[in-house]
Amino acid sequence: MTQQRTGIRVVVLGARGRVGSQICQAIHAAADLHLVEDLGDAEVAVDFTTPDAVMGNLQRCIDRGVHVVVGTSGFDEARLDQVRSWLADRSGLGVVVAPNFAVGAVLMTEFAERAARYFDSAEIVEMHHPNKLDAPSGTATHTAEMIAAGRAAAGRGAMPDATQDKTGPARGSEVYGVRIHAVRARGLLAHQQVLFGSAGETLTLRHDSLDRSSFIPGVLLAVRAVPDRPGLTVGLGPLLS
Ligand SMILES: NC(=O)C1=CN([C@@H]2O[C@H](COP(=O)(O)OP(=O)(O)OC[C@H]3O[C@@H](n4cnc5c(N)ncnc54)[C@H](OP(=O)(O)O)[C@@H]3O)[C@@H](O)[C@H]2O)C=CC1
Ligand SMILES: O=C(O)C1=N[C@H](C(=O)O)C[C@H](O)C1
Repeated sequence: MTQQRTGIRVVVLGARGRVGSQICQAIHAAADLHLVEDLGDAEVAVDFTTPDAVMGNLQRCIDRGVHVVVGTSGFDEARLDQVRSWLADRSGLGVVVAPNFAVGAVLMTEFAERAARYFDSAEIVEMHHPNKLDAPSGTATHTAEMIAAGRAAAGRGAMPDATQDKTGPARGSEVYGVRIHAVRARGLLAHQQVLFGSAGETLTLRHDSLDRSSFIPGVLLAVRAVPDRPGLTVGLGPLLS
């Protein structure tokens, strides 16, 4: 008689990718998770594909009643609203979309929100491997949103900047009122610096993912949590606390 493995049945979309392949190994090694190859057999899907592919994958998963953990970048408010609307008549179904599953990156973003309240200036430099398809990174975009929230909570207005032509590429792109500069270079993996400044002082927050293993514990945490979290959860923060 063949023995059936028990545990949460998980399919990985993007299983041959840089991150997806490591997630498959981790799921295979976890006693309480069971890696399956077909979406039809899955309770939870993990998506690490591409910004172009992810929305179609999400819709397919939700249609089939499969919970989803999404690491793929390229999410903005319009995309998140679309996911909320797909979930509206699917009570009990959960989706976690996290711009970064590394615990240090989550903390960096939370610290940035706090620091933003106290400094006149804030700029983000994100640095990634040159195979990355999107810029700026999902992490940088989310950090900019958190910085904007911190500044708004403290009643801070526009940042000081005398540059006459702010539309030129040299000042980076403006996201939620915060400048993001994207670096792509061989040898890098995923790194971010957030620079804060006020009269006479600066504060720099820096996070480095030196290996893709940094993302795996966060992904597994979300896989285990998502069946009990109906609706859309954005970011890993709510799961850590
Ligand atoms: N949230 C987080 O913590 C992290 C997020 N990311 C994000 O995850 C995503 C993947 O990154 P990475 O692993 O480096 O990228 P890769 O390019 O290495 O992997 C993407 C994989 O997706 C596959 N794919 C493409 N389209 C589809 C589709 N329609 N259905 C199923 N699979 C598909 C590709 O297959 P094929 O090669 O055959 O085309 C490829 O194997 C990116 O958006 C990245 O920014 C990355 C690291 C951490
Ligand atoms: O493409 C990557 O590699 C990464 N993508 C995510 C992002 O866009 O922020 C997370 C991490 O930076 C690695």
